[in-house]
Amino acid sequence: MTLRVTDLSIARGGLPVLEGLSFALPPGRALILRGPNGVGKTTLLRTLAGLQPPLAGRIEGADETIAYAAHSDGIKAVLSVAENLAFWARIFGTADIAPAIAAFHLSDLADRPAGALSAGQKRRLGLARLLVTGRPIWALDEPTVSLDRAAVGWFAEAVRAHLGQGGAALIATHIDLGIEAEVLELAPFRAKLPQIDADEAFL
Ligand SMILES: Nc1ncnc2c1ncn2[C@@H]1O[C@H](COP(=O)(O)OP(=O)(O)OP(=O)(O)O)[C@@H](O)[C@H]1O
Repeated sequence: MTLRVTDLSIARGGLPVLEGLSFALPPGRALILRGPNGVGKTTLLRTLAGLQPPLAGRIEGADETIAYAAHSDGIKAVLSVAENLAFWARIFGTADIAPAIAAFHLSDLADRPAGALSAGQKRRLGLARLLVTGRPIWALDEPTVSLDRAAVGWFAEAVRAHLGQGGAALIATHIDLGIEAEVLELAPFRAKLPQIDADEAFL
């Protein structure tokens, strides 16, 4: 299913952030979100993931299709790596956690409590979670933060495999992942702040 966004306007903290944004993300494709700090990449991903409503516009193809990986990975600290993945597999109704463990080289860490992982290891677990969701559209916010070079490669490989199986990915990142993808520059869609009349400003 194609994710289709039409004339979308979104806000954060009560202030408009982006407006007039339209794009389509068909199966098998990746879209890289670019733009300066604060432009609204996270806000857009949160909106598509259903965590906040848009101000205006239409989002189609996002109902129960999106797996969102944010800065905080929602990892349960007292559960082991394998137990975390099994937990999410149950939530999403999928069965096999082995491909997720293999893709992010987590087998040596499988029995370790997630709370005792390093930042990069936690991030690998958070990304492995994507595989057990079984959801077709991955919405990823700075997915490579804390990853070493090898892990960035494993991540890029997992995205390529996902696209090859008809999945899609929307990725906010400042680095070049070496994935064939279109780039959506968000700066031109920055919301214009309401103009204050010069006379009013001094009243
Ligand atoms: N929790 C919050 N409450 C209020 N405003 C926020 C909050 N988080 C972000 N903002 C504001 O919303 C706007 C968009 O932020 P957002 O996090 O979406 O940007 P971003 O493009 O993801 O930035 P970055 O590249 O730094 O991650 C910014 O002006 C930011 O200051």
